[in-house]
Amino acid sequence: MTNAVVPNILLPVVAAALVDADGRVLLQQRPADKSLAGLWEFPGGKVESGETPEDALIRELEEELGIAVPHACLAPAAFASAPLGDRHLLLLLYIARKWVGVPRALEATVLKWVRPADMHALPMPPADRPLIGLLDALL
Ligand SMILES: Nc1nc2c([nH]c(=O)n2[C@@H]2O[C@H](COP(=O)(O)OP(=O)(O)OP(=O)(O)O)[C@@H](O)[C@H]2O)c(=O)[nH]1
Repeated sequence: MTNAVVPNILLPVVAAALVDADGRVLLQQRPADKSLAGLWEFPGGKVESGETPEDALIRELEEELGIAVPHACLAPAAFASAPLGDRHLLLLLYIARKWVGVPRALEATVLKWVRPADMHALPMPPADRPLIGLLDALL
């Protein structure tokens, strides 16, 4: 057996289903200048080197929405695994029901509160499709 260096093809991404009192989930629309432009996604982003998934998600939610989510309010919920370009996306989805502040679209085009059952009709990244039913069952 050789010790060849295996390229890291896994792309770890964290995302949040922020759930309001009516059981709706916050989605954001990806801007025109990004990959998968115009698609509706869960707020979140890539886990940077040296970060835990939870630290990365707390940072992304602050950058993208201007809200503070306490670590204890992030509940692991589901994951998705799908090819993404020359890498392989591993998307970790957390549920949060409590946060501080009012979410604003600081990076996305627009925000929208959506029931899981209504997400089937929205254009979302292919990796997110299996998460819709899982979310519907969990909420
Ligand atoms: N935040 C988020 N990212 C998702 C979702 N589904 C999905 O495939 N992704 C992918 O996961 C990656 C997240 O990266 P990012 O949000 O930090 O970075 P980015 O938009 O600048 O990505 P880019 O470099 O592809 O343009 C993107 O490639 C994005 O397309 C989702 O529901 N939420």
